[in-house]
Amino acid sequence: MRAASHAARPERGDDDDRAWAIMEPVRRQIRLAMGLGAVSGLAVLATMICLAMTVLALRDHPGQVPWVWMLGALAGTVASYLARLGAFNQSHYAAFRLERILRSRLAERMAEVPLGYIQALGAGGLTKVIHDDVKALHVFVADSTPLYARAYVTPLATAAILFWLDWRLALAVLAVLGLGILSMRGAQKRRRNMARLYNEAREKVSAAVVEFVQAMPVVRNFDTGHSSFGRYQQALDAYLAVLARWYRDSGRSVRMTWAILSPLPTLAVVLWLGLWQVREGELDAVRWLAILLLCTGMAESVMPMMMLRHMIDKVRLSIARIHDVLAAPLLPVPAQGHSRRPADSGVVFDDVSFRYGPDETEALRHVSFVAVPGSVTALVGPSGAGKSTVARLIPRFWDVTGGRILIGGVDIRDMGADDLMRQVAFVFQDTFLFSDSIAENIRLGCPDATDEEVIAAARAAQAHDFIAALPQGYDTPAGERGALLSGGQRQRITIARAILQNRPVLVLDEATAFADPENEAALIRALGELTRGKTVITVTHRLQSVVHADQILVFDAGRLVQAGRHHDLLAQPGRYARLWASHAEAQAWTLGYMRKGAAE
Ligand SMILES: Nc1ncnc2c1ncn2[C@@H]1O[C@H](COP(=O)(O)OP(=O)(O)OP(=O)(O)O)[C@@H](O)[C@H]1O
Repeated sequence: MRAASHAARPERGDDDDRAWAIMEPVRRQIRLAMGLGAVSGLAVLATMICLAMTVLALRDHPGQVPWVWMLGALAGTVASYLARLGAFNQSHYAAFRLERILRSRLAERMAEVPLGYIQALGAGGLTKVIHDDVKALHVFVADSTPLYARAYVTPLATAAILFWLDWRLALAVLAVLGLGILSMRGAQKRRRNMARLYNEAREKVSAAVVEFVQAMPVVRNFDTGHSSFGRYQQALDAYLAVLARWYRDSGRSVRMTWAILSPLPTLAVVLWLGLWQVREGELDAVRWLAILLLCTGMAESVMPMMMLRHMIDKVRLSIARIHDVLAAPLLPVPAQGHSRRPADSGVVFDDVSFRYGPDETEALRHVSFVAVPGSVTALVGPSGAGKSTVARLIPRFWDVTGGRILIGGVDIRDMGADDLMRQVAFVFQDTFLFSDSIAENIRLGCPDATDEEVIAAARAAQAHDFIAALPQGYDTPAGERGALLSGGQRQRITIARAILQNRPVLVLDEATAFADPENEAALIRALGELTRGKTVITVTHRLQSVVHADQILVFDAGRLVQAGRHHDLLAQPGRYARLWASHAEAQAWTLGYMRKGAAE
């Protein structure tokens, strides 16, 4: 499945390239933030030097106030503060810009990738990328970029100055630092592995929470929530176990690193060695003081390196996921001005084969049929036969892997997305209502429709009465996916939408599947209105509804095994007759069961 690549873990080598590619729109600002961060670090060093020079001047010329060095120290402090402020300003501003740009790019990409890609990613996956991952990147850009300079420029410049002041003490400081870095490397190696386990455990908890909440109405009715709560509890326990292990395993080396890199060990070494050198007359006391001032900062400046690595580890998966979506293959569309218009509403499948992924078996094999304009074609067959796949190939959820699909004589791949959408309306089992008013939900795709037209469509879809009975009528917000409306009501709103769109080809996929008996009659009436005069391709499990179809296509394991009208097919031995036989058996069984229940 295409979406599988989405979850793939990136190789470490690709990370930096990907990160830079994603940050491209704000690269200049990030560089500026890093530059200002470096200036801030250097200004701190300059301040230290000015302080040491102040002491030197006071010692050599006790009667004079060393204004120049004192003012230098003051200027260094102010410059460091301002540069640091500027660095964070730039990085935060860059982070906000990047967040906005990435969200728009991701949304644009969503409009251009095959619908099947979005479907495979699911609403949860998409939300994670567009919201959570972009947010994680924001935090990274805002907080980490000024750290880069402090992590690299300050230690390098300090080392250079230390060598200039006294190479022996500089070597001693570097030795302590090297020890600290070695210990840090050990901690990091372990942390990378643990971070992966931690991320996996955390994602499992999130999935379990979503499942727990979404499945609540079902589980409360069937198992009082025990099994899905159990899964949630297990995920939580695993998460805690990972955290505990992480703390136990890496805690020791992290604490050791902190201890070595804290100013104390460096200070002790420089104090002891320096004292000895001063006594021997090999080191000037003021130089010693300057080294003492600088060396503590040296060890501390390595800390940002650790924080930086931690931040990079945290954001790596987010970057990979954003990158995958931005790099998802686009749905090929004809060049501007080359979109072809169909001659009529006939639909033709010409030797169509399709597989969901290169490693998957074919979901459709050499399927050919013709749906003449204005006819009703019903797709039937056992579960997994390929009916929904046929329906979803027409709006180009995916492109066929063999053969072609024509509407009005034109290959759908030669039609622009808008032209295709003008031809075909879809009503699927999974209805979606936007968090807008019901009227706007019906008007979707026909923004110029008048209120009267919206109401007429709703009436035809048997939806007017329940909408009018709502406190705010057509202005009622449809809410989060129309949570307050019943499945059948939501379905009728989407049917009203399709009626208003009045497109010549209609694809219905199990449109009545979730309707309760009371709603079903209304739904069937609504569908009757919708389908009048259209070329209809409908997927259904309800065999009664296909009796009057102009053509019934029977699918089995991806092949079209029979085609014809109800009575003709029923008269032949084959899949269709068997489907009806098992259907009749199931009905008899249900009736018998109900009678028995009633008698008891
Ligand atoms: N998104 C997908 N990715 C990979 N395989 C898929 C995907 N959707 C469907 N399939 C596979 O393709 C085959 C045909 O599925 P399809 O949903 O078209 O069958 P169907 O006849 O509509 O079944 P049902 O009546 O149960 O909905 C099945 O083997 C199914 O597992």
